[in-house]
Amino acid sequence: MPNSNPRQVAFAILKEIDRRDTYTDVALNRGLSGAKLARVDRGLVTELVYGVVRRRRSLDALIGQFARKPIEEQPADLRLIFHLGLYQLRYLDQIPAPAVVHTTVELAKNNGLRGLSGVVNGVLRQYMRSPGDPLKLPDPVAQRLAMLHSYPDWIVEKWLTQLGETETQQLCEWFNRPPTLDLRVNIHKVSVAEVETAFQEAGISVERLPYSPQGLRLLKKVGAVQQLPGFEQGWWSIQDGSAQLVGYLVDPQPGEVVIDACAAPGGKTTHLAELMGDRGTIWGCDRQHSRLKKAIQNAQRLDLHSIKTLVADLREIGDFSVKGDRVLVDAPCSGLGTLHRHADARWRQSPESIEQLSVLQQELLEKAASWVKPGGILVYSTCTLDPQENEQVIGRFLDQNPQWRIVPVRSRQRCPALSPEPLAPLSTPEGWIKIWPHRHQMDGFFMVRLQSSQESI
Ligand SMILES: C[S@@+](CC[C@H](N)C(=O)[O-])C[C@H]1O[C@@H](n2cnc3c(N)ncnc32)[C@H](O)[C@@H]1O
Repeated sequence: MPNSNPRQVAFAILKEIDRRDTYTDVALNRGLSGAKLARVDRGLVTELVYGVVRRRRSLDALIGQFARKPIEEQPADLRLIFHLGLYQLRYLDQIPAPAVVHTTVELAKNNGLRGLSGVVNGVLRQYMRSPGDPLKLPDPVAQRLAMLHSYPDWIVEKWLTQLGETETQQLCEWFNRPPTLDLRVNIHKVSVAEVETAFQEAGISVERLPYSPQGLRLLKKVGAVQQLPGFEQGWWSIQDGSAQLVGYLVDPQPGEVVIDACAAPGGKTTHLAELMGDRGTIWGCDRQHSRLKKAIQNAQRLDLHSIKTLVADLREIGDFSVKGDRVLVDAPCSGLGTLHRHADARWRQSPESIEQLSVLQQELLEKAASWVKPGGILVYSTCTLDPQENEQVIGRFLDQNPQWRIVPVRSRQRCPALSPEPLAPLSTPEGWIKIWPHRHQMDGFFMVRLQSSQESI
């Protein structure tokens, strides 16, 4: 029989994530589809699962402080039950504390831990009775911020080097907030004002994005995006404001040949086609066939016909059949700029995985550079904030390929049908764009435009 107790459903989902190392969003979708829950309870399950995964480090530290046995010696299920109880007490204010204690003790009893239900009761009550913030923090700044906001030390250390303490604290807080949802209006079909009006008529509040002339941000949570006005008609795509900026940096012109070397699922490929008025050719390449199929479906929904696709590992393609006026490498990366969207990403990456990714990124950039027409444009972008995947990849590429240079964003870049020019205020003195979420209220992104020193276009 489908489960109708939200805490039991959340517990089962967390168990699957814990035991099978399932991705959080996959386990959540599966768990919710097998349950029979009211809308409000589905919301609670989502909050509990994402929250517990995200705040694991802080929650473990609290268990370490209040339980008699160290965390490694606790039964795995007991640890999850502590997590659920402590998360509600610490981070949710809509559930009265006695109700949290009662439901968490019941959860222990109903899941084979009746003998330990007194321990659960004791730990939660100790937490409630402690004055001030019970979480004891270490002195060194990186460990302190990492434990308080629940990140691995190495990520916080990287941010501290780039930002200093105050901004690192702001960034840590930002990535623990629920993600925003942005739309990119398909200006090939409809105007931003028309979409804005359709949403307002449906009682859904939106606001314009400051840096993206095609962008609208939804101001409240909505249900299934497919039900929103204009989805079926291809009026818009879901794309964060910062990802939209990549299209403007490529700045494709009608009639050109553009190669999107890491294209799936086509968020930027379709944007390029929109900016070109669907005139010209866009090659969308990716090694993942299933993800590339989504790009084709998206292009069909958006009524874009200038996109061709190629399934291949970039590194194994000899020479591309055509050269591009512009080539985009939206590289696979650690995603450290989108940690708010992926609750488990902070635990899945490591200094070693970043090192491996930077080698791949370098290879992809080198290969894609050979597909650019003389004097053409090459854009490199990632949704990570790690210099090893960004600035250092570009630095090495320029060292090894002295004929290439960075082309800073001009204050008047050509963007047909669009004004004002969105990118100039975001450009750094080095010539690239690095979006810091806590400064710009968008996903973290890095993007840079390069040109070889031949006749420019
Ligand atoms: C950041 S995602 C691209 C997102 C896409 N540009 C968008 O906006 O929707 C990176 C993509 O690179 C692809 N990729 C990774 N390694 C590759 C390789 N060696 N050759 C081709 N594609 C690769 C992945 O399959 C993934 O779809």
